[in-house]
Amino acid sequence: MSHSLTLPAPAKLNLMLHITGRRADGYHELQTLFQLLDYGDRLHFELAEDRARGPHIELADSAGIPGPDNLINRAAASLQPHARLPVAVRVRLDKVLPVGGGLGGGSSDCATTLLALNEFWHCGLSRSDLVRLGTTLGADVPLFVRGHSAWAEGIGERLHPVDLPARWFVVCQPDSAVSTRAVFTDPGLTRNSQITTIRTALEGGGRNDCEPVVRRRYPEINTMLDTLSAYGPARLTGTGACAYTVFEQEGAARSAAADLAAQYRTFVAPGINRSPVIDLLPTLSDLTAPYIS
Ligand SMILES: C[C@](O)(CO)[C@H](O)COP(=O)(O)OP(=O)(O)OC[C@H]1O[C@@H](n2ccc(N)nc2=O)[C@H](O)[C@@H]1O
Ligand SMILES: Nc1ncnc2c1ncn2[C@@H]1O[C@H](COP(=O)(O)OP(=O)(O)OP(=O)(O)O)[C@@H](O)[C@H]1O
Repeated sequence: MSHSLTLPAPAKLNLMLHITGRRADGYHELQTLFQLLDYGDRLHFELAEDRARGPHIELADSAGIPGPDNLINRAAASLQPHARLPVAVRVRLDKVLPVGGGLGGGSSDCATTLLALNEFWHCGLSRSDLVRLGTTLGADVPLFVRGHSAWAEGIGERLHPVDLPARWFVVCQPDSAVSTRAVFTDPGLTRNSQITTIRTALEGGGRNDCEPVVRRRYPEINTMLDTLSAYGPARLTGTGACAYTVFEQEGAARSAAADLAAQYRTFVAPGINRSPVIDLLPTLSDLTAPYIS
């Protein structure tokens, strides 16, 4: 039996994002439609018995994100008190998603780690327990722990799963990086959008309220959005920096991506409703069988 395996950490797009208020702690209330993509990071997990040191992880490749800040280490630290099987886990991150791209990469890495370690360490936490832990680590972690495309309210933690039509997305990444905090603290940000409905959002209504601020602060992203618009309706995801356009057919998406790749780092991915990591969870506890005495 192999004691290692690879799990996906998929990306998300925000198909619309309205900001409807601001909480006392400074976080913003929003309404957003999350689309999962069949594209993302990969986390390699390797198990080793190390009863002396107790349950812990060793993050071999942190993609330039310092150890203690890395959401993979933070996920492990939050699960350690619940661990019942003292297995050491070596983790290697194959970072595909741009950091700070608005694709939720850090949150997705965090969620995949929570889901995997809950099995490896026999923590026995329910999905709702993991969502609660995840909420304290990042705004998009609950989405990836639930693992389904969703309508979200609150700061992104009140989730309602939705089934979105099968479509293809072309995503472009500019050279600029966007600071999520800077966008949310910009005085010009719309913070009082009218409450909309899930139905309107599913019918394609809505916009990304962060877009005017990002267009003004980052001229390169303004130009990128205009360039993408030549292929279809273009939109920023999250607070950026990435933007995307959508196609019904794979061929049309690939042909647009071939053009855009001359100017921007570009990828094509189908939308998915269910995260691939969820279907792999039942197989994880098999991996720990050799360590149970
Ligand atoms: C805007 C979204 O991309 C929508 O998917 C996400 O909610 C942002 O998620 P994220 O990058 O994981 O953000 P976090 O690391 O949780 O927050 C970064 C900073 O953005 C601001 N922030 C974030 C989310 C939110 N709903 N309101 C906020 O005001 C806060 O200043 C926070 O300190
Ligand atoms: N494993 C990780 N991968 C990416 N970022 C991480 C990770 N661990 C910690 N971070 C930190 O999280 C922050 C956000 O990274 P991430 O790539 O998730 O942003 P994002 O794609 O803009 O996400 P969102 O759409 O949720 O705003 C960065 O400041 C980064 O330093």
